[in-house]
Amino acid sequence: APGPPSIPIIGNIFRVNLTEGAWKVFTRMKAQYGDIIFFHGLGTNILVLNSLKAVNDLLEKNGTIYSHRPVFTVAGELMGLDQSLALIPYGKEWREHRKLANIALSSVSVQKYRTVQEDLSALLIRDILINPGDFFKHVRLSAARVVMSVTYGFSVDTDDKYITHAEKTMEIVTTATVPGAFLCDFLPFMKHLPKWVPFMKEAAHGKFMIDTLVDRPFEQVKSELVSGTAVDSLARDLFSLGGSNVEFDHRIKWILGTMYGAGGEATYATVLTFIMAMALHTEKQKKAQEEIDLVVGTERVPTIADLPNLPYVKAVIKETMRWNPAFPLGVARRSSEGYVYEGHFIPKGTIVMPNIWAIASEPNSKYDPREFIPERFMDSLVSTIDPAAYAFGFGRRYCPGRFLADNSVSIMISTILAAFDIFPPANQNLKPNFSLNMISYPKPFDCRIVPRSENASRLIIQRAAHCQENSKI
Ligand code: HEM
Repeated sequence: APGPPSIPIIGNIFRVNLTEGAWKVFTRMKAQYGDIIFFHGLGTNILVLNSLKAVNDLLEKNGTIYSHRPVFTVAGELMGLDQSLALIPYGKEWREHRKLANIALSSVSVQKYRTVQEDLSALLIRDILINPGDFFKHVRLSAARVVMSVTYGFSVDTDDKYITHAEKTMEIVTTATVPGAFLCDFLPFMKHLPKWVPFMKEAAHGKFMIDTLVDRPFEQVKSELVSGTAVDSLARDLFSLGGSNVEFDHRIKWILGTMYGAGGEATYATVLTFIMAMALHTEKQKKAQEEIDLVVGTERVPTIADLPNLPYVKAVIKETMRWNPAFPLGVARRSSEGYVYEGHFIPKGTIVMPNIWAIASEPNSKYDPREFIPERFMDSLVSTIDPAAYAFGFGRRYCPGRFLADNSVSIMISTILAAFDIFPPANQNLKPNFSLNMISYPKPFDCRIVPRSENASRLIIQRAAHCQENSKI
């Protein structure tokens, strides 16, 4: 099978130098090994899929075999995350969760959250105006607020205490879900060791944090629903779908908790990537701003309804998701039975990783895949794969939050474009530098974010004041 040469027991997994992001290494290996690359070691088989065709052939067309997730001993079994829609084993319970999530997050259902998304974008630009140096924090908080408001219907004041807790929890979760992050994932018998072993303590702490993340807002929204004070939210929609029994409550509780965990980080990763791209490419930024000025004018900020009339801004958003996709290696799958693909045997239990980075970097005759060029999406002569085909995953487990996420990302980006000029820092070179986690976002960087004009500052303040009059915020 195609893959780097191997040594006994350790196999060939550890031949891969992962300091620059495994997805880049795998993409380079494509020239030598092709669209599918096998790795193995310590009893684990890993298959990397380097093209959209391979991904579609396996994950889409063979969904029955490839819709399972890897077993995460620490994050899943020990911390309890295997109850979440994202990690739950493929089967009956997953199907029940997924059905409810699809209803609550359908393209039609999410339209009712447009106002909340627009209002929170207005608060985001107000916060950036007041304290531009903290843009990182503002974007994170804003993405978290969108998911919190939409999921539970909480107002900003209430949700900040949840958000701080959730951020700490997500840090634990993202480190624990890198396959093999803890030795325990390779050596499952270790989970029976006594609790004083350090990682068991870590796992117990993780479990406590996750339980709190899932339980607290759920209890609050339940009591609001009982007292009749709950506003529009996924929680309200989900409760209206079923009777109240312990099993259904548990399911809803975990679906809601998963939304928060799955939704916030990828959204802010995308918006921060956009800010970095704009600081590096002020000429593209100008072009997008000119389009907004022409279509929306300068007397109001854009709304989600404006987006269909902003083709260049849409191309900037697509290019952001292509240039540095939030999940460069997707979310891994596990095969449930052996399968032969293009003459190669893929054993049962193989961890399958769709290399989204490779798909996004597919070269074509005209545009350098590593350059930020939104125009590639408006070119009728050379076709570029739309990130809609890969950024949100594939087949039966593709991202159920994509419609909500699309609206969040689009409105945050177009509102920022309308309000600010983003420049690189005054006296240093800005170099793109991204985290190597499952969700990839720019490491903290400096840039200058200044209001485009006096008029823009006035508009930002006015628009934010307007949404504070709205009782929801
Ligand atoms: C820009 C933002 C987002 C991106 C790029 C993104 C991307 C992804 C990707 C790549 C997957 C893995 C799919 C697969 O296995 O093929 C996924 C799964 C998932 N996403 Fe998103 N997502 C985003 C926002 C959201 C939001 C806002 C929510 C919820 C409100 C959400 C909820 C989920 C859930 C629950 C799963 C697990 C689905 C399953 O395993 O059946 N995501 N997402």
